[in-house]
Amino acid sequence: MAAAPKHTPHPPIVYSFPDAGGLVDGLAEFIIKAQKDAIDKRGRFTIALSGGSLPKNLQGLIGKDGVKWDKWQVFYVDERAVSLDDPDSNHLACTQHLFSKVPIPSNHIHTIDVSLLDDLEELSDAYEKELITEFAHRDAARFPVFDLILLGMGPDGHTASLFPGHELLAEGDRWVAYIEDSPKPPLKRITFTYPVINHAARVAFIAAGAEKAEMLARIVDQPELGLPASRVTPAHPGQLFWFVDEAAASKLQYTKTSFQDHKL
Ligand SMILES: O=C1O[C@H](COP(=O)(O)O)[C@@H](O)[C@H](O)[C@H]1O
Repeated sequence: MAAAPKHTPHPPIVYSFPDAGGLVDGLAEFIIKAQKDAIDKRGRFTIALSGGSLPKNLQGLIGKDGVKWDKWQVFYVDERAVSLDDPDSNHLACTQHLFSKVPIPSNHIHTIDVSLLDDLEELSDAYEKELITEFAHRDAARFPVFDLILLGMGPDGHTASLFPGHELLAEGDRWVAYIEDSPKPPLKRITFTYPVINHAARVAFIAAGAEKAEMLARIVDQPELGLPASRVTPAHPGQLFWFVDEAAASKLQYTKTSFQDHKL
């Protein structure tokens, strides 16, 4: 059974931007603020990134003042069981769009152990251990508390590698799980589970483009449908944000908040 959040979640905050460029700039500002809060409190910034359309939306961070790259510890919310230079690798996408262009120490980017690609159980266990090394000796919590997790939303409502109707939606114990029958290629992947995602201090979805409009309305306006992205409900004091452009938000009823007027 999936572990239920201990406290009632805050309602999501939806930031809508006129276009993709505004979204990229707003997202960079938001990440830098989350980074500052985390470094002020604990001297480091733990962030988990998705693949898909997310990496290209991180380009607003390139050359930006105030980014303390040496304080970042980066994990992947999900990763495809492929080599790190495979076109399907989420790490490759993040490297091409961001990490190859900024001074982040390479040992602060936690990739999968590609020597274990033939055994998904070992691959996911090893990634879970990587998380334990980073978090368990510092935080007493049962699950890691990321400062920020960035997610995408697929056209079927999936997020990370948590797909509609899949048994992994009910995983409430493991930090990292594996899937061998992903409905979206490639078949084999590892993924953070809901307890990890829902323990983060901040979780932000990024969704842009008209092709996301219908599913975005279902996820945000009809959480009772229980689609995978709707199950992201960070427990108090965590907060869920959506960064969307007007095209993606065109069918959404939910109240939007102005990013500029809202105090982060
Ligand atoms: O397969 C994946 O898909 C989701 C959503 O991708 P998007 O291209 O529709 O944004 C992504 O968040 C996840 O990391 C990836 O492995």
